Amino acid sequence: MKTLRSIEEWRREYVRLKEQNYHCKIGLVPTMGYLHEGHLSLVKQARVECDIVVMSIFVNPLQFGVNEDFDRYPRDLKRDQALAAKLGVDVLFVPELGEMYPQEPLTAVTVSGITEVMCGQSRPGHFTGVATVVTKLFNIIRPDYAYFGLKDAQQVAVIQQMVHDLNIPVIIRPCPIVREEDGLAMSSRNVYLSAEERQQALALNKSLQEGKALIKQGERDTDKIKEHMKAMLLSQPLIELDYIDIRSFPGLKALESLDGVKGQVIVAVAVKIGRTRLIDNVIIDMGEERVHV
Ligand SMILES: Nc1ncnc2c1ncn2[C@@H]1O[C@H](COP(=O)(O)OP(=O)(O)OP(=O)(O)O)[C@@H](O)[C@H]1O
Ligand SMILES: CC(C)(CO)[C@@H](O)C(=O)[O-]
Ligand code: BAL
Repeated sequence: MKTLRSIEEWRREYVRLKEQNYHCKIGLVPTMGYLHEGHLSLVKQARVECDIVVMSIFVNPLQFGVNEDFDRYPRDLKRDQALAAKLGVDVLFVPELGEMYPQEPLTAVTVSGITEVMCGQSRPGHFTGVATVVTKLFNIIRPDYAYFGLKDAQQVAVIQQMVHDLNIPVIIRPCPIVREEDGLAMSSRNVYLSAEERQQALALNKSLQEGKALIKQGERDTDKIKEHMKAMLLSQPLIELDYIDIRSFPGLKALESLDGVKGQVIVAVAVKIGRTRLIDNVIIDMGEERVHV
């Protein structure tokens, strides 16, 4: 596995790869590092359908609010290199801040509407930061495929919309959420949790399972479903609720009732536990009564 630090090094590698095999398929797995099984599942999916797998590691300041955890976000390049190499990543692209942003950018990519709800409401500017850096990564790496986890389902919706609206020539592959054995969605931020916080964090998935069960039993009033979920979450004293939301997916339209809804619906939660913000969701296919977790 090669670790490349500069855009120029990747450009040379790209030319070399295309000279060897013009038709080689390049897959990109964008991450902020501190890898876990969730990230690795994206690499496994990329390995299946791409000749070359590039993983980027870049903690993007543009997507963090002023009071968020940019400075303390976990970083461990040596550990990430070992994990990525073991899994068969071909190129680890790890640009420094100055490589991605030699000066303050005057250009940003903003997707409207679907970025103004859920995490977009709690983290103003977050999705513009994400869309801008992902556009830069697409322009730098020029992947045929890019892999994103559905733990960040709103991010998937935003990127798919952006790729569609701007005719970006890349195929987006959304990948299922990977969970710990006890149901907690894997996240780099789980390392922030104390043992007690970690235990109470199980309420996220439990509340989503409760919401899903109510829908399967025929409950169609989204306020009632949210009330049940809220009670479960707030039974944990360390949990502070950010939001519980039930919307169409990927359009993220508000739904008061699920009556007559045929497409996919997302049930999403965001909480703070101590200083740590965690998100999780479940996507339910109402048409076929298929449930993706
Ligand atoms: N548990 C998971 N299952 C599947 N994909 C995941 C999981 N966790 C993260 N990913 C995906 O990995 C990619 C990189 O995410 P990122 O590096 O931000 O990791 P993270 O664990 O989500 O970190 P954070 O704690 O910041 O949310 C994203 O597409 C994200 O959705
Ligand atoms: C897609 C991403 C790498 C952009 O910084 C980030 O938002 C993430 O890790 O999900
Ligand atoms: N995985 C989403 C990146 C963020 O929380 O900033």
